[in-house]
Amino acid sequence: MPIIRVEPCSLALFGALGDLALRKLFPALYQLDRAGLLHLDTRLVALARDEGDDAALHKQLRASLKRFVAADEQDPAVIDRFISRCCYLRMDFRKREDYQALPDLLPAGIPLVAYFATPASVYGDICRELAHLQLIDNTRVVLEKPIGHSLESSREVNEAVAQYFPENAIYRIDHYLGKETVQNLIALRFANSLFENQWNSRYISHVEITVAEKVGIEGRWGYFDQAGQLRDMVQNHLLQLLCLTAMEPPSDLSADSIRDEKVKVLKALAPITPDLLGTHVVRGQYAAGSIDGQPVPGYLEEDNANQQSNTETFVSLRCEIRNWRWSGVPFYLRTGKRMQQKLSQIVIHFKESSHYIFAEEQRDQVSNKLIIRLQPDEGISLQVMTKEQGLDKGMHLRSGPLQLSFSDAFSAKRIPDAYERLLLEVMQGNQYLFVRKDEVEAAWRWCDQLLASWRQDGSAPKKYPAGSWGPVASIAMITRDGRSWYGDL
Ligand SMILES: NC(=O)C1=CN([C@@H]2O[C@H](COP(=O)(O)OP(=O)(O)OC[C@H]3O[C@@H](n4cnc5c(N)ncnc54)[C@H](OP(=O)(O)O)[C@@H]3O)[C@@H](O)[C@H]2O)C=CC1
Ligand SMILES: O=C1O[C@H](COP(=O)(O)O)[C@@H](O)[C@H](O)[C@H]1O
Repeated sequence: MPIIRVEPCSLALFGALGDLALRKLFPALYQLDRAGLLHLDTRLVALARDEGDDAALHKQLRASLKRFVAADEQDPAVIDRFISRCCYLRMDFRKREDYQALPDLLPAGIPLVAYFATPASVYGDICRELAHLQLIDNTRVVLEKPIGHSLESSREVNEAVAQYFPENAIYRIDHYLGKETVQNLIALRFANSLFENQWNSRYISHVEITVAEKVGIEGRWGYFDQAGQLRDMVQNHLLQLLCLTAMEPPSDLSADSIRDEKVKVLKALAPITPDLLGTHVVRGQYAAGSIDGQPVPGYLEEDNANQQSNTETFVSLRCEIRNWRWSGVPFYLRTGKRMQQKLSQIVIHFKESSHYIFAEEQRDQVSNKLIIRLQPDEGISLQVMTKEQGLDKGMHLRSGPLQLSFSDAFSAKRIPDAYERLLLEVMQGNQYLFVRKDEVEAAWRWCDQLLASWRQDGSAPKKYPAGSWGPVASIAMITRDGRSWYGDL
């Protein structure tokens, strides 16, 4: 039985028939229901532009849950209960008259969660109409990423919403913050003095953050070609991971204490100016190659592709944080589509001890690493040096893991999807896993100057074959510092 006290709420899901809602949000809500984390009085209103009614919605939801929930997690009784909570209202989010029937579907006296699974261009319209219906005071609004495509446009989106809702009612999603291991990073750092005492430039030589995807752009050329990997992944997910890794200990676990510390990291990130492009950044674009032995097309051969596109599908960066804790410690970030493996991990490389007493030829293997794996196989492992066993081995060292695999260690039945955690937190009114306006803006400010450097430089991204670890230049970037990307095969 859950130890969390669940309160009833109404959930209005704008864009309820879109990809995100059907693939992620409804399955996540179903899982919350299955776990006993949706109050019996919680109701869901699905809002979309298509003609339809409750029966058509229910049919659609059954099909989606069948497709997107693991077969052994499909419980017919829970599916029936979950579906009976959902009703449908057809509307164009820009048209005032289409909202008229909405209040009748929302019981008075319980909070409303309005989830915007729509393009950001309609967030302002929806807020205006909710205000017109006086559905403001007890409402939390959930904004999907991307919030704009630059500092200026993100401000426009934020201002459109802020006209009607205060910051403490706005929940900006970065789904990486809902991943179990990402939350564990906070526990790992601040509940273990072993790590917190060593978490600085005196003991850490460098940090790697890799978010590699096997998928390409999944039919989203129109969106992706305007965005590129820097806006799509670095501006949000990678910078959030960097912030949680690098931030100072917050004074408590409140949303604002954590967010205050994250903003300080973003503000301390050294800009990547045009003179650093050759050494601190690699932009790549995938060419045809193979993934899991199957041929896949290059980015420029994807459906609807513009053959002249110079949009990057890969970025690696050498970042520096200008503060007392991290001065002189590079943070190497990389992310790309169509890479060899789906792999998201943070690797903390500790420095060697000050006096070395073992065989000289083993010296370069001797360094401790803390590997925080987000996906696949969520877990944390600490690479330590031990003596090789056996009478014939002498004091021969070997590097091996001290492992904490979440699924083994806690016999967890399943690791919840990020959206389950995030939806639960919104329904409970907790903001600590959501991104504050000033964080979004600080991240855009940093990305905007890099985009400006790229524009000034004008060179094309480097090609890499699909199924590789990105352009060779990305390996060269880290090798120049006498290091290598951890775990590349
Ligand atoms: N899909 C994903 O995995 C992810 C999505 N996101 C974000 O989530 C949001 C939704 O994405 P996604 O589900 O992929 O997009 P989709 O285009 O699949 O869904 C958006 C839905 O909103 C509807 N819509 C748009 N404008 C209106 C309007 N004026 N009135 C009524 N309905 C409208 C669309 O209807 P119609 O089809 O008729 O235009 C569509 O059904 C976006 O902000 C996206 O950036 C973020 C991370 C991942
Ligand atoms: O936000 C996004 O994230 C996905 C990757 O998410 P993950 O949880 O599967 O790692 C990415 O594919 C998409 O392009 C981006 O918009």
